[in-house]
Amino acid sequence: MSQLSYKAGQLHIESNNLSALAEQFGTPLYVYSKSQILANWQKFRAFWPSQHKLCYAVKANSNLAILQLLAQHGAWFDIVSGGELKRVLAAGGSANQVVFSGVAKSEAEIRFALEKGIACFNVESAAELERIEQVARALKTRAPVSLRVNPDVDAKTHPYISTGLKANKFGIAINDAMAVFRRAHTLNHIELLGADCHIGSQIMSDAPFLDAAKRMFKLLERLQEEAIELSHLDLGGGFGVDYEGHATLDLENYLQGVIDLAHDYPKLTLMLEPGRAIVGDAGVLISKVEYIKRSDDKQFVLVDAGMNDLMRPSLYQAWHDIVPVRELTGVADGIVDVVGPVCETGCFLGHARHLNVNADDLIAIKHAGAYGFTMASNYNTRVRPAEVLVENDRAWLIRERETFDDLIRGERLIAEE
Ligand SMILES: Cc1ncc(COP(=O)(O)O)c(C=O)c1O
Ligand SMILES: N[C@@H](CCCC[NH3+])C(=O)O
Repeated sequence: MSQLSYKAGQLHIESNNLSALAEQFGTPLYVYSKSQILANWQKFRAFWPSQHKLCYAVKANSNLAILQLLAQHGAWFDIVSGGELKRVLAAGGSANQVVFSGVAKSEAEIRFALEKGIACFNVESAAELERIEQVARALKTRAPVSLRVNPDVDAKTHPYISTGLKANKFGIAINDAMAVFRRAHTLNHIELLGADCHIGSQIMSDAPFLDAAKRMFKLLERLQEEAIELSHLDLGGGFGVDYEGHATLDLENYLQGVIDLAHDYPKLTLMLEPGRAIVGDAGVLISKVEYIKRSDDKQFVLVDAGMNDLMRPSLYQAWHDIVPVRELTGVADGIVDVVGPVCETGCFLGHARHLNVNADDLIAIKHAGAYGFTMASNYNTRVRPAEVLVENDRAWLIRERETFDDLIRGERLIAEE
């Protein structure tokens, strides 16, 4: 992230000293750069003509202040639950700029979204289409829908975050799609607006994206032959972030490729659903070293952030760069495992790292802005971290650290008989 740099031997984010933020707000602490989020947003906007929509994928980072910031910059939103819709509304966004994805939408979520005036449901199965028709009929309205097609394309990413293969649970298999589009076209309470796909996350090459896009345009052609006209095509998110510092996705090439494919559809609105690419490199997780443990052939750096705070290393063996907050002079000699306090062998932040730190030092885990806090849990009865947004030398606390009372809220002791 270009907003992270050492000044006078101390790591800063924008003009904020991370040691000072840790002192003020405690650790573990998520810190996000407002300028970096906006720069990432503008990068998409620059390559994406203004008639086309950008729907920020709320699941990547759903803090209200971040949603508010993006809403103020014209974002639409991609959500996957009624809860995420409530977040968008609480942040000042409007439902008529929200698309609703997700494979198992409940009846209550569909009703809520319709009542709020959702822009579009991204329908993931024939059965869901029927349910939406029923709920819309009961509400005496028509539900705006797009059908999510599973294009059967290998996104070449971690298997847990690949979504566009026919073995994955997402979307309507491309071979079944025509039949479901025909059905949607005939239903009285369905307003068929579009088609969508999303082939996976953390994708580093434009080839699978373009492959999926071509399949979707082929489908549009077939629909047109049957006089089924769509007003939008949503090609999802999945744009990879350069965690390891050696490969970047050629975003411009991909977006230009899509715009070229859409050349014969001047009235078609295109949509994208970027999540990670907007916030991933805008965040760091600051953690304090509690202890160093050395044995014959092993050195552990035991820190106060664990898998409950940042789950990606444990869940996907994801690699995040880890750097000391106090700048080191000289080369780190030892190789260490950076591990957290949770009682799981799989609770680690990085294995086999060159890192010279001592107890009470601070470390920064980079690229933690996406799928960091949103995947955090209270496992081991650990409170979730605070979140801070910075810009230049300003810092706003945008989420307080949880307290023990937050954790036990709603729990009940059994009354004595
Ligand atoms: C339907 C949908 N859209 C958008 C996204 C955002 O993905 P990313 O954060 O990889 O851009 C996801 C998550 O993979 C998703 O499932
Ligand atoms: N949680 C994943 C991304 C999943 C995207 C949701 N479909 C990650 O941290 O990389």
